[in-house]
Amino acid sequence: MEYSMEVKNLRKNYGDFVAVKDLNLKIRKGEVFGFLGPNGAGKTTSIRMMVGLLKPTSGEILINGAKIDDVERGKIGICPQELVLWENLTCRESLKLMGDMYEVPKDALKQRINNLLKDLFLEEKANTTVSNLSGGMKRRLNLAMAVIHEPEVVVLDEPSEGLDPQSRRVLWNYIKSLRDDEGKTVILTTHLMDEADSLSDRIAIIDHGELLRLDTPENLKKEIGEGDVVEMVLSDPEKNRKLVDELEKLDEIIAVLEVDGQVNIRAMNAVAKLPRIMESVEGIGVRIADLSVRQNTLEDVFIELTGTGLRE
Ligand SMILES: Nc1ncnc2c1ncn2[C@@H]1O[C@H](COP(=O)(O)OP(=O)(O)OP(=O)(O)O)[C@@H](O)[C@H]1O
Repeated sequence: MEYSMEVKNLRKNYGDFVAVKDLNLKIRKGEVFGFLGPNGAGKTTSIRMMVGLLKPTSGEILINGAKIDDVERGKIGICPQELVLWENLTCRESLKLMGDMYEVPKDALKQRINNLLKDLFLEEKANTTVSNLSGGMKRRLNLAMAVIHEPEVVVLDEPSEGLDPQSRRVLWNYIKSLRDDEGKTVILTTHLMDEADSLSDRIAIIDHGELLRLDTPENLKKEIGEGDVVEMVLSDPEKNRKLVDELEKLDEIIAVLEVDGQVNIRAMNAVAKLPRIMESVEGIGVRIADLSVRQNTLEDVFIELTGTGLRE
């Protein structure tokens, strides 16, 4: 197996606070690798170290087997969370300036700029100054600038933050094409479950600076089991615990958890189990204030691992 990046015992301390705890990862060539975790989990700190922008307290990062400090900067393209744009330049001028900075040959640069403007739906805005772009357009331009020099590894920090659904779809398609058509390795951070699920070949779930799981989205979902999730809000949430205890006695229930003031029940074919669940609810003398049934998602994996939902 060829690895684009290897992270060995990576750690970052801020004083007494450990932001990243001994992270070990191997990122494969040509995969989309997602870092999933809530705000403050340590995603940005990790990837800033992985691209050489932040010095680790300890540990080692190898890119194509070479130490990060010895790697030519042009091999990596980073698209940070904050926009880094020149407000007075047009889209085309911004891309040209960035390409010149990376010394992309003139003819190749022209072609590359045209392709990027097309792929990221910025063609119509090619000659518009950055200050007159919408937020979504600025984000797409920010990404185009990060990949102008065709880096082998593309690192995106929360790429969908603040994007409308249309821009998000353009971005997702472009990320997939980076992998499928250009063979790039893409590393991205997100706190959006659907983004991690639909884009990533493998996902690292991190919280409080620690790697909790690393696997394909399919395996992560399988790990906690198949089935549906019934989400239930009781008229008296004080009784949540009692209901959990009652439901845990039932064979037909796979798992039951109290999460953020509601009770989450996982079962195969949950709708058929509802009458039995209702009996337990009535048995402890409460009513159901709200109820919904949905499919198992990555969010359930996260809840199962951390005992809490993703913090916004
Ligand atoms: N320069 C710093 N000094 C002290 N603490 C820091 C510093 N930078 C980050 N931290 C802390 O480290 C932890 C991880 O932050 P980080 O930005 O990596 O999280 P994140 O998972 O990327 O979250 P977000 O999605 O909000 O960007 C947070 O608790 C943060 O407050």
